[in-house]
Amino acid sequence: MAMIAPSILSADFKQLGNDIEAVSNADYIHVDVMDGKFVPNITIGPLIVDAAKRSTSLPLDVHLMIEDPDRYVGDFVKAGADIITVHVEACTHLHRTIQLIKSHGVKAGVALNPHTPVAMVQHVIEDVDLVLLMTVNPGFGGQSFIQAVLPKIAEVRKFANEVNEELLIEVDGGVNEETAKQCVEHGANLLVAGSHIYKQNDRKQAVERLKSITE
Ligand SMILES: O=C(CO)[C@@H](O)[C@H](O)COP(=O)(O)O
Repeated sequence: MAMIAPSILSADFKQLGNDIEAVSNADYIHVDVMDGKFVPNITIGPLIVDAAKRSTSLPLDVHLMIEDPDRYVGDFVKAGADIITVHVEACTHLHRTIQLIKSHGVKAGVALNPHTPVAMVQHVIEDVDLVLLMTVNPGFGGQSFIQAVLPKIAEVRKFANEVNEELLIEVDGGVNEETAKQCVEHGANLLVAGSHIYKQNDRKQAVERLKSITE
């Protein structure tokens, strides 16, 4: 059964606490941080991460879609992040950034855009807690799943089996009941879902369904 991380990008920020409470049967809360430079959208900063932290006991999975992430790692840890994921495309010294995140006592993840080859992260797979494969171009919720990323999930799974069996293999973008199944069949164990969950009236049931169809 896959773990589920609802993305609060699709929540209603007027009632963020309620919308986080509505998915309390999930495994993580996924927080999309965007800077308007690395991606063409501006979203959440440490203030909202702090508010989310006070709204749930679930771990916060913070996805930094920002340039120069080293500058902000400390702020997001202080705000309550439990996992910090940076983009390989945004890091000149990826290994150093991973060490920096871990030095704050939180888990470290690395994300890849849909076109980025898995080889770009192969040599850090044993150092990270999570690899996040983007299955849409990062920046917005509600986009369609890019099928061409599926073989990349299998590639990460293969490396993980060799050097890091505990690795979280997370998929993000366009996840619904159909694509969730495909991702898990290819080796993913953690699914981010935003619009699919938040567009439904019963969000707990939506989380439950994603879990049960990936058993
Ligand atoms: O990081 C992102 C988008 O850049 C995602 O986390 C989206 O928020 C997922 O939304 P859906 O595709 O599930 O609606």
